[in-house]
Amino acid sequence: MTLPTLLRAMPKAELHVHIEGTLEPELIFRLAERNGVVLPYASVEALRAAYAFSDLQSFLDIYYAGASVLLKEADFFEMAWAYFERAAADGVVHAELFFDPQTHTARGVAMETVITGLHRACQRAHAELGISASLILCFLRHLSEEDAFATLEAALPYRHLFIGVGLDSSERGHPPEKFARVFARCRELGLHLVAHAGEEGPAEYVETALDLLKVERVDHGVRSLDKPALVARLAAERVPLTVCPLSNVKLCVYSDMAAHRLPELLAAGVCVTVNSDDPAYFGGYLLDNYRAVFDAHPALGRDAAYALAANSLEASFVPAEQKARWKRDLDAVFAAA
Ligand SMILES: Nc1ncnc2[nH]cnc12
Ligand SMILES: [Zn+2]
Repeated sequence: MTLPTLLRAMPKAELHVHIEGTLEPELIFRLAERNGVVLPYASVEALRAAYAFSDLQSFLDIYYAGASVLLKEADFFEMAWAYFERAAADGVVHAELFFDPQTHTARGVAMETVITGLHRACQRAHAELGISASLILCFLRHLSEEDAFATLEAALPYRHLFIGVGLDSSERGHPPEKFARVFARCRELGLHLVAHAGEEGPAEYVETALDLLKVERVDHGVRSLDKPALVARLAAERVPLTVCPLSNVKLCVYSDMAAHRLPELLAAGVCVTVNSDDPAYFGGYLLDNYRAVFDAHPALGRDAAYALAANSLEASFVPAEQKARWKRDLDAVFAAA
């Protein structure tokens, strides 16, 4: 089996994908028309042409504008279902989807509409595609602690429909400690905890996400490389990093894929995983991310492919027995390859 074929065939989990970041321009235009939303772009082509980002904020401005077409439960369902069909084609067996409720509730969309639409797509993905899927509610860090608490309160009637909380949006100037009390409450509620840290922000944000928010995984975390002692800690404590290679290049964290430092993290023994972040905006879904990394780093071979897939299964929030089953499937694929 060639390496590109192996990358597709190996069972993998996707642990860092913002479902609003899977909205393709064609679907944005279709939903805009259906819902009577006026977009500041004349066509699909004009919108796509605007996808040239200089940093995280320049992307977020367009990402939130795109999400404004989502109004009805069916819109959330369609968006997530389209993602699952692509994920299945990429060999994804498990996905943990981030969603940003504040982006929607601020426009008058009910929490119930958002969560039930996404949940129905998760159920159908399991039934028809064999993908297990769960939801992680993200707080927008550019908004206040008070807003995050109100969002948590509004989501509690649907507590059984999401497994954890995360922290995303503009990183610089919004350190993890701003949300320490919200995360402490979520911890009491038994929710899994993750946070974006060390994407654009400093390595110290990774440390405070671990020490103050008590997150179980760090989203991105690539700036940890600025602090060798932190990389050693991540490896020793087996804290997973959900790295998003195409995102990092599109948002100018690295100048190109050859400059991406994922191989160093892997070599240091960190539990690195590969993810797509916002695939409709960054030029590729999960398999595109794997292939881009392996194309740009020819020193990475089958061992690295195995490690990345195994890490993604290990880092997922599923019961140990399920992880063990997928690990056996992974071993079988490599034995036959
Ligand atoms: N890469 C990213 N970083 C922070 N917030 C996000 N929201 C969607 N994608 C994001
Ligand atoms: Zn992200």
